[in-house]
Amino acid sequence: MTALHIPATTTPAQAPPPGALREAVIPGHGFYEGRRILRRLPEGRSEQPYEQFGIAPLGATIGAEVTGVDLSRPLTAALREELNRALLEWKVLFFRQQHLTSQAQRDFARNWGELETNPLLDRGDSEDVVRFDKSAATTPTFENIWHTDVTFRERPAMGAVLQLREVPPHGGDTMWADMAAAYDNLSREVRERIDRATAVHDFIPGFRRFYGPERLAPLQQQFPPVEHPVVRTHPETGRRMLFVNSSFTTRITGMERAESDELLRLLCQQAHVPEFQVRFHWRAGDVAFWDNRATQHYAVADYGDARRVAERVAIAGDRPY
Ligand SMILES: O=C(O)CCC(=O)C(=O)O
Ligand SMILES: [Fe+2]
Repeated sequence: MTALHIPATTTPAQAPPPGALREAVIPGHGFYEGRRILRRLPEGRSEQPYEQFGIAPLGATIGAEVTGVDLSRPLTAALREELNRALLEWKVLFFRQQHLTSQAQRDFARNWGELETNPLLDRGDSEDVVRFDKSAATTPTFENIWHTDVTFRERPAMGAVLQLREVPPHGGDTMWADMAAAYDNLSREVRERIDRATAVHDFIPGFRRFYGPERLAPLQQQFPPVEHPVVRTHPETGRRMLFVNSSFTTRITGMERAESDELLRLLCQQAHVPEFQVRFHWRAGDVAFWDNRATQHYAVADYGDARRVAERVAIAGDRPY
């Protein structure tokens, strides 16, 4: 395995390549005081009560808790912009105690684009709200696997909004890993091998654990294996991100099977590095909003037979490049 070079401080956002959206460049912050609030929107730019508004980072490069925002109320353009900036910088945002209705959860997510419709409806799902209910024995739960959502699609989700409706008495955390940090810390030799490579993504290996062939067969026509770059460029920040995951990435294009397997193992292991991760302990009514272009996540299955109910909406994304 390659030696890791963990930076002591947050890596500043790189300048975007020509053609990237300029207004989306992340301005440096660097003025958070401890765990609470430091950034206030200018007076009069929103109806939300901004005295409480703040962004409290939870890790070096990934994860921040946003305070003082009521997601059930419509976002003003200024607040949407502020939250987008925070999302680009911290990759997953947490909002405590929101208790959103499904409709409010959809409405919040729609500030970032169309919602994805779910191709595999389970009991309790609506067309665009996926319900993960650990208590229902027939409902598969996507746990224990590091993944980026739906990379078997030509256009994987841009992001997702997840709310916990019911939490187990202990455990049930979710973890996210920063794929920009993971890329930055690869050796130059590995980066040279993957910088222009593409890889095949396929839903079968990831979903085979949860669904029988009778459910999967009809989807094979809708979602044939698709190729994505192994390293994608974030469309808003211009940063390079590692874009393979152990759930759906099956092969690096044009490589011998053994070489591809070995390289994919090394690349997928980057999500396991604690320095690239944040771990969130839920209370019922908490919401997470992640940038699916820049992260992987993992739901920790450490709560036995206890009930855990989560609902997710996903926002349609672009074709990775
Ligand atoms: O239940 C969780 O914590 C995460 C489940 C998941 O993978 C998702 O919502 O995409
Ligand atoms: Fe997921």
